[in-house]
Amino acid sequence: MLEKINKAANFVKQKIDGTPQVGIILGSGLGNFGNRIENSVKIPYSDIPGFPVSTVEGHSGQLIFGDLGGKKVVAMQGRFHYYEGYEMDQVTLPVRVIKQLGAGTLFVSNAAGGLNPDFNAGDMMIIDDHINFFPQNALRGKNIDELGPRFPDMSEPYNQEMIKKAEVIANKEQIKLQKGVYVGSSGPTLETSAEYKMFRIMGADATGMSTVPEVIVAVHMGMKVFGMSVITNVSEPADPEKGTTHDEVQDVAGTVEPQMTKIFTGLIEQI
Ligand SMILES: O=P(O)(O)O[C@H]1O[C@H](CO)[C@@H](O)[C@H]1O
Ligand SMILES: Nc1nc2[nH]cnc2c(=O)[nH]1
Repeated sequence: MLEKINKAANFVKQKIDGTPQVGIILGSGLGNFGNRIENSVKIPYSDIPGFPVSTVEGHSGQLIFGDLGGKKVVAMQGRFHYYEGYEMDQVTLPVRVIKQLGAGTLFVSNAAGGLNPDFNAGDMMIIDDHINFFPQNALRGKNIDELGPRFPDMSEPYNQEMIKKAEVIANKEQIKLQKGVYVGSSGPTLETSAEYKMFRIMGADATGMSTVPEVIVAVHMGMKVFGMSVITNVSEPADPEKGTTHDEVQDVAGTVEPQMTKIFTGLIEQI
Protein backbone atom coordinates (compact mmCIF):
# COMPACT_ATOMS: atom_id res chain seq x y z
CA MET A 1 0.00 0.00 0.00
CA LEU A 2 2.75 2.45 0.96
CA GLU A 3 4.46 1.79 -2.34
CA LYS A 4 1.20 2.42 -4.19
CA ILE A 5 0.69 5.73 -2.34
CA ASN A 6 4.25 6.87 -3.03
CA LYS A 7 4.11 5.90 -6.69
CA ALA A 8 0.93 7.93 -7.27
CA ALA A 9 2.18 10.87 -5.18
CA ASN A 10 5.56 10.95 -6.94
CA PHE A 11 3.83 11.00 -10.32
CA VAL A 12 1.65 13.95 -9.25
CA LYS A 13 4.64 15.78 -7.71
CA GLN A 14 6.40 15.75 -11.08
CA LYS A 15 3.44 17.55 -12.65
CA ILE A 16 2.98 20.30 -10.07
CA ASP A 17 4.94 23.18 -8.70
CA GLY A 18 4.66 23.60 -4.93
CA THR A 19 3.06 21.76 -2.04
CA PRO A 20 -0.70 21.74 -1.48
CA GLN A 21 -1.76 22.71 2.02
CA VAL A 22 -5.35 21.64 1.57
CA GLY A 23 -7.03 18.73 -0.22
CA ILE A 24 -10.63 19.16 -1.34
CA ILE A 25 -13.07 16.41 -2.35
CA LEU A 26 -15.94 17.60 -4.51
CA GLY A 27 -19.27 15.79 -4.22
CA SER A 28 -21.97 15.10 -6.79
CA GLY A 29 -22.92 18.27 -8.66
CA LEU A 30 -20.20 20.28 -6.91
CA GLY A 31 -17.47 19.79 -9.53
CA ASN A 32 -17.71 23.36 -10.78
CA PHE A 33 -15.83 24.42 -7.66
CA GLY A 34 -12.73 22.99 -9.33
CA ASN A 35 -12.95 25.63 -12.05
CA ARG A 36 -12.47 28.35 -9.44
CA ILE A 37 -8.93 27.19 -8.75
CA GLU A 38 -6.44 29.55 -10.40
CA ASN A 39 -3.21 28.70 -12.22
CA SER A 40 -4.52 25.19 -12.35
CA VAL A 41 -2.82 21.99 -13.43
CA LYS A 42 -5.31 19.23 -14.21
CA ILE A 43 -4.26 15.59 -13.95
CA PRO A 44 -6.73 12.94 -15.20
CA TYR A 45 -7.08 10.01 -12.79
CA SER A 46 -6.43 7.66 -15.70
CA ASP A 47 -2.85 9.05 -15.91
CA ILE A 48 -2.05 8.50 -12.22
CA PRO A 49 -0.53 5.07 -11.50
CA GLY A 50 -2.84 2.89 -9.42
CA PHE A 51 -5.76 5.36 -9.39
CA PRO A 52 -9.26 4.01 -10.00
CA VAL A 53 -11.49 5.73 -12.58
CA SER A 54 -14.71 7.64 -11.85
CA THR A 55 -17.81 5.82 -13.04
CA VAL A 56 -20.50 8.13 -11.66
CA GLU A 57 -22.10 10.92 -13.68
CA GLY A 58 -21.09 14.30 -12.28
CA HIS A 59 -17.70 13.02 -11.06
CA SER A 60 -15.42 13.97 -13.90
CA GLY A 61 -12.26 12.24 -12.73
CA GLN A 62 -9.30 14.54 -12.38
CA LEU A 63 -7.08 16.14 -9.76
CA ILE A 64 -6.89 19.92 -9.98
CA PHE A 65 -3.87 21.56 -8.39
CA GLY A 66 -3.55 25.34 -8.09
CA ASP A 67 -4.25 28.48 -6.05
CA LEU A 68 -7.33 29.27 -3.99
CA GLY A 69 -7.75 31.71 -1.13
CA GLY A 70 -4.04 32.53 -1.31
CA LYS A 71 -3.03 28.91 -0.72
CA LYS A 72 -1.95 25.96 -2.83
CA VAL A 73 -4.74 23.40 -2.95
CA VAL A 74 -5.46 20.12 -4.66
CA ALA A 75 -9.05 19.20 -5.49
CA MET A 76 -10.59 15.91 -6.52
CA GLN A 77 -13.10 16.63 -9.25
CA GLY A 78 -14.77 13.27 -8.81
CA ARG A 79 -14.56 10.77 -5.98
CA PHE A 80 -14.79 7.00 -5.70
CA HIS A 81 -17.69 5.29 -4.00
CA TYR A 82 -17.91 1.85 -2.40
CA TYR A 83 -21.04 1.07 -4.45
CA GLU A 84 -19.02 1.42 -7.67
CA GLY A 85 -17.44 -1.88 -6.66
CA TYR A 86 -14.15 -0.45 -5.40
CA GLU A 87 -12.52 -1.82 -2.28
CA MET A 88 -12.14 0.58 0.63
CA ASP A 89 -8.40 1.01 -0.01
CA GLN A 90 -9.22 2.14 -3.59
CA VAL A 91 -12.01 4.46 -2.41
CA THR A 92 -9.61 6.13 0.01
CA LEU A 93 -6.33 5.98 -1.98
CA PRO A 94 -6.62 9.63 -3.15
CA VAL A 95 -6.88 10.88 0.43
CA ARG A 96 -3.67 9.07 1.30
CA VAL A 97 -2.00 10.47 -1.81
CA ILE A 98 -3.18 13.99 -0.94
CA LYS A 99 -1.61 13.64 2.52
CA GLN A 100 1.58 12.28 0.96
CA LEU A 101 1.70 15.39 -1.29
CA GLY A 102 1.93 17.46 1.89
CA ALA A 103 -1.65 18.54 2.69
CA GLY A 104 -2.47 18.54 6.40
CA THR A 105 -6.10 19.58 5.98
CA LEU A 106 -8.94 17.89 4.09
CA PHE A 107 -12.18 19.54 2.99
CA VAL A 108 -14.92 17.09 2.03
CA SER A 109 -18.23 17.85 0.37
CA ASN A 110 -21.16 15.74 -0.69
CA ALA A 111 -24.74 15.71 -1.85
CA ALA A 112 -26.97 14.18 0.78
CA GLY A 113 -30.57 13.40 1.66
CA GLY A 114 -32.00 15.42 4.54
CA LEU A 115 -33.41 13.47 7.49
CA ASN A 116 -33.89 16.31 9.95
CA PRO A 117 -37.46 17.60 9.49
CA ASP A 118 -36.16 21.20 9.70
CA PHE A 119 -34.02 20.72 6.56
CA ASN A 120 -35.07 21.70 3.03
CA ALA A 121 -33.60 20.81 -0.36
CA GLY A 122 -30.97 23.42 -1.14
CA ASP A 123 -29.78 23.80 2.48
CA MET A 124 -26.12 23.40 3.36
CA MET A 125 -25.08 21.44 6.42
CA ILE A 126 -21.78 21.56 8.24
CA ILE A 127 -20.87 17.99 9.16
CA ASP A 128 -20.42 17.99 12.92
CA ASP A 129 -20.03 14.23 13.29
CA HIS A 130 -20.75 11.05 11.37
CA ILE A 131 -22.11 7.53 11.71
CA ASN A 132 -20.25 4.84 9.83
CA PHE A 133 -22.93 2.57 8.40
CA PHE A 134 -20.79 1.06 5.64
CA PRO A 135 -20.52 -2.73 5.74
CA GLN A 136 -16.74 -2.43 6.05
CA ASN A 137 -14.50 -0.05 7.97
CA ALA A 138 -12.05 1.76 5.69
CA LEU A 139 -9.18 0.71 7.98
CA ARG A 140 -10.00 -3.01 8.02
CA GLY A 141 -6.89 -5.08 7.42
CA LYS A 142 -3.31 -4.89 8.62
CA ASN A 143 -2.66 -1.46 10.09
CA ILE A 144 -0.17 0.66 8.17
CA ASP A 145 1.78 1.91 11.18
CA GLU A 146 3.64 4.48 9.06
CA LEU A 147 0.29 6.21 8.40
CA GLY A 148 -1.37 6.06 11.80
CA PRO A 149 -2.36 3.96 14.83
CA ARG A 150 -4.28 0.68 14.87
CA PHE A 151 -7.10 2.19 16.94
CA PRO A 152 -7.49 5.81 15.87
CA ASP A 153 -9.50 8.07 18.15
CA MET A 154 -12.75 9.20 16.49
CA SER A 155 -14.12 11.42 19.26
CA GLU A 156 -13.81 14.55 17.10
CA PRO A 157 -13.27 13.72 13.42
CA TYR A 158 -14.41 17.16 12.25
CA ASN A 159 -12.28 20.08 13.41
CA GLN A 160 -14.37 22.22 15.76
CA GLU A 161 -12.25 25.33 15.29
CA MET A 162 -12.88 25.28 11.53
CA ILE A 163 -16.60 24.70 12.17
CA LYS A 164 -16.73 27.85 14.32
CA LYS A 165 -14.86 29.84 11.67
CA ALA A 166 -17.25 28.58 8.96
CA GLU A 167 -20.19 29.75 11.04
CA VAL A 168 -18.66 33.22 11.32
CA ILE A 169 -18.09 33.36 7.53
CA ALA A 170 -21.66 32.21 6.84
CA ASN A 171 -23.03 34.83 9.20
CA LYS A 172 -21.05 37.59 7.50
CA GLU A 173 -22.08 36.42 4.02
CA GLN A 174 -25.69 35.87 5.14
CA ILE A 175 -25.56 32.22 4.14
CA LYS A 176 -27.96 29.92 5.96
CA LEU A 177 -26.13 26.96 7.44
CA GLN A 178 -27.44 23.86 9.14
CA LYS A 179 -25.21 21.66 11.27
CA GLY A 180 -25.59 17.97 11.95
CA VAL A 181 -24.63 14.32 11.75
CA TYR A 182 -24.01 12.57 8.40
CA VAL A 183 -24.64 8.86 8.14
CA GLY A 184 -22.76 7.12 5.34
CA SER A 185 -24.00 3.82 3.92
CA SER A 186 -23.03 1.82 0.88
CA GLY A 187 -25.82 2.60 -1.60
CA PRO A 188 -26.38 2.60 -4.56
CA THR A 189 -30.06 2.33 -3.60
CA LEU A 190 -31.57 5.42 -2.10
CA GLU A 191 -33.34 4.71 1.18
CA THR A 192 -36.75 3.20 1.66
CA SER A 193 -39.05 5.26 3.79
CA ALA A 194 -38.38 2.87 6.72
CA GLU A 195 -34.59 3.25 6.26
CA TYR A 196 -34.81 7.06 6.28
CA LYS A 197 -36.79 6.80 9.55
CA MET A 198 -34.21 4.39 11.01
CA PHE A 199 -31.32 6.75 10.21
CA ARG A 200 -33.22 9.62 11.85
CA ILE A 201 -33.84 7.54 14.98
CA MET A 202 -30.13 6.62 15.01
CA GLY A 203 -29.35 10.33 15.38
CA ALA A 204 -28.44 11.39 11.85
CA ASP A 205 -29.50 14.60 10.11
CA ALA A 206 -28.39 13.72 6.57
CA THR A 207 -27.47 10.60 4.64
CA GLY A 208 -25.24 9.76 1.70
CA MET A 209 -23.00 7.14 0.12
CA SER A 210 -19.56 8.66 0.57
CA THR A 211 -17.38 10.80 2.87
CA VAL A 212 -17.18 8.55 5.95
CA PRO A 213 -14.42 6.22 4.59
CA GLU A 214 -12.42 9.25 3.37
CA VAL A 215 -12.72 11.00 6.72
CA ILE A 216 -11.76 7.88 8.69
CA VAL A 217 -8.59 7.50 6.62
CA ALA A 218 -7.78 11.22 6.94
CA VAL A 219 -8.22 11.19 10.73
CA HIS A 220 -6.09 8.03 10.92
CA MET A 221 -3.26 10.05 9.34
CA GLY A 222 -3.82 13.01 11.69
CA MET A 223 -5.35 15.34 9.09
CA LYS A 224 -7.67 18.17 10.11
CA VAL A 225 -11.06 17.67 8.47
CA PHE A 226 -13.86 20.05 7.54
CA GLY A 227 -16.98 18.70 5.84
CA MET A 228 -20.14 20.06 4.23
CA SER A 229 -23.24 18.36 2.84
CA VAL A 230 -25.60 19.95 0.36
CA ILE A 231 -29.10 18.71 1.13
CA THR A 232 -30.35 17.82 -2.34
CA ASN A 233 -33.55 16.01 -1.35
CA VAL A 234 -35.43 15.28 1.84
CA SER A 235 -36.68 12.06 3.39
CA GLU A 236 -40.20 13.40 3.74
CA PRO A 237 -40.85 15.35 0.53
CA ALA A 238 -44.04 17.35 0.00
CA ASP A 239 -44.85 15.03 -2.92
CA PRO A 240 -43.83 11.51 -1.78
CA GLU A 241 -44.80 10.05 -5.18
CA LYS A 242 -41.99 11.96 -6.92
CA GLY A 243 -38.96 10.09 -5.62
CA THR A 244 -35.33 11.21 -6.04
CA THR A 245 -33.11 11.05 -9.13
CA HIS A 246 -29.38 11.56 -9.52
CA ASP A 247 -30.12 14.38 -12.03
CA GLU A 248 -32.08 16.21 -9.37
CA VAL A 249 -29.29 15.61 -6.83
CA GLN A 250 -26.74 17.13 -9.21
CA ASP A 251 -28.96 20.09 -10.15
CA VAL A 252 -29.68 21.10 -6.57
CA ALA A 253 -26.02 20.69 -5.55
CA GLY A 254 -24.97 22.80 -8.54
CA THR A 255 -27.19 25.71 -7.49
CA VAL A 256 -25.70 25.71 -3.97
CA GLU A 257 -22.08 25.34 -5.09
CA PRO A 258 -21.37 29.13 -5.16
CA GLN A 259 -22.27 29.38 -1.46
CA MET A 260 -20.16 26.36 -0.57
CA THR A 261 -17.31 27.97 -2.47
CA LYS A 262 -17.58 31.11 -0.30
CA ILE A 263 -17.33 29.07 2.89
CA PHE A 264 -14.47 26.87 1.66
CA THR A 265 -12.51 29.81 0.23
CA GLY A 266 -13.06 31.89 3.38
CA LEU A 267 -11.76 29.05 5.52
CA ILE A 268 -8.76 28.38 3.27
CA GLU A 269 -7.79 32.07 3.52
CA GLN A 270 -7.58 31.62 7.31
CA ILE A 271 -5.45 28.47 7.29
O1 LIG B 1 -21.61 11.68 -1.88
P1 LIG B 1 -21.54 12.25 -3.26
O2 LIG B 1 -20.35 11.79 -4.02
O3 LIG B 1 -21.70 13.75 -3.25
O4 LIG B 1 -22.81 11.68 -4.07
C1 LIG B 1 -24.09 11.46 -3.56
O5 LIG B 1 -24.97 11.53 -4.65
C2 LIG B 1 -25.08 10.23 -5.29
C3 LIG B 1 -26.56 9.90 -5.39
O6 LIG B 1 -27.24 10.83 -6.19
C4 LIG B 1 -24.36 9.26 -4.37
O7 LIG B 1 -23.08 8.96 -4.89
C5 LIG B 1 -24.28 10.02 -3.07
O8 LIG B 1 -23.21 9.59 -2.23
N1 LIG C 1 -28.05 7.54 0.61
C1 LIG C 1 -28.42 8.69 0.04
N2 LIG C 1 -27.55 9.36 -0.70
C2 LIG C 1 -27.97 10.53 -1.25
N3 LIG C 1 -27.29 11.41 -2.00
C3 LIG C 1 -28.14 12.42 -2.30
N4 LIG C 1 -29.33 12.22 -1.74
C4 LIG C 1 -29.24 11.03 -1.08
C5 LIG C 1 -30.16 10.29 -0.27
O1 LIG C 1 -31.33 10.65 -0.07
N5 LIG C 1 -29.69 9.12 0.27
